[in-house]
Amino acid sequence: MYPSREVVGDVTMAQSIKCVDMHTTGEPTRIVYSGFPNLTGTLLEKRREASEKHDHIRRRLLWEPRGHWDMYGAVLIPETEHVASGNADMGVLFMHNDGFSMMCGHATIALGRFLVDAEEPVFPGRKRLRLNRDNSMVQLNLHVPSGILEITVPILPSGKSDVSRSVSFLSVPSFATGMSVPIPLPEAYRWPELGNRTSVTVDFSYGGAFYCLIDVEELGFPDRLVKPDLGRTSHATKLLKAAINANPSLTEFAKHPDVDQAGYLYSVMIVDAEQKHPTRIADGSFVGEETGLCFFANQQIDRSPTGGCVAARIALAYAKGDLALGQRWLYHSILSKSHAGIGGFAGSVAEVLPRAAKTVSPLGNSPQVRVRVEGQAFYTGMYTVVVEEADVLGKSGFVLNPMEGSRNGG
Ligand SMILES: O=C(O)[C@H]1NCC[C@@H]1O
Repeated sequence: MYPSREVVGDVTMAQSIKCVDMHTTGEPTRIVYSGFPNLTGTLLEKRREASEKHDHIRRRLLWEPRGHWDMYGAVLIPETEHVASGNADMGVLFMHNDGFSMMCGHATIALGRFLVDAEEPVFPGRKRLRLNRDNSMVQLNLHVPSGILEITVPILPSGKSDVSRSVSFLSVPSFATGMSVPIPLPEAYRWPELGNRTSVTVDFSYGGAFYCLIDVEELGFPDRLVKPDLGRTSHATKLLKAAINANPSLTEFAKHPDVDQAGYLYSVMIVDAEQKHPTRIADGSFVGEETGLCFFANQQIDRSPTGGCVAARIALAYAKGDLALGQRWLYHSILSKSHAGIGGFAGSVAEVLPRAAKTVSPLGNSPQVRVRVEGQAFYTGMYTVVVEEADVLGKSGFVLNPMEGSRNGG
């Protein structure tokens, strides 16, 4: 099955990295289950070590010629402090075009299926999987950099994951940090679609990572997200993110009360609350429906409705009083919207946490919620990474795209 030594040339197969590829509403997850260098310390320390010492491997795995600018990956970390204490069954580090992230919902949905299907050497914690025989669902806890996610995976009588039903996860405590916040835009940060305006109004919310949410018309696109111009919306959101990051009075909107490493703006999500679409994701009804276009990391575009941002948007809607405990909203990406609703994520408040004694955000000790996010993921391939010593481009990885020009991974 795997290429022979003769075929791949001077390659040490023993050092090769093994992956399974999946997608969640078109958003890829390259799941690395063996061959990544050993990492030490807590999961957050491992994340730092991966970023400081092994970033070239991230670029090799995700950038061209093996991936592309919008590729996403997850490295399984079977040993973490929460796995050791029994609070989690597996750990993971998430990778995107620009580094290692704190949270990823679409990858969590894919990992739920992958882990239930994986054999014990890949998933040593599988003997602790919790089965609910009444609804044929299995539960496991995943330790991600921003906390612990509780994943529920439907299974078949064979014990394998049931592709016909949605996977769901319970988010880390999620909360809004800013509502209707004016963002001043100095001249260097303005984009053409702003017209004469010198500021925009946005919301901020946390769902394992910090999101800035802006209405599509507020961004300057009156045609909404019907046929979005990806180049122009990317240009606008890049400048908006840069304006926020350059303004010291705005850093408080992306500050976590407990997790320092989460304290940065991960993404700008363009929200179109007007689009209504039929759904094929689930049988239940939805009280609200939105479409979004998510630019995250270095202007990477999420094909999926962005699970972490569903948690952030539900927390925001709950804080605004727009939805009640248990009510489900449906979230589309531009991909699910243009494919008759296939692949939309459902979100609902599963639990309202006791109010923290301390201030959690500029909004005060606003409500923190755990959000249930539902979606479906599919297998697309199995992949063994090999590298030939003589292959300079294949070793480093590179990107070639209209936004970045050509860049070598070094
Ligand atoms: O679903 C999510 O949460 C992720 N998808 C890519 C960007 C986010 O990390």
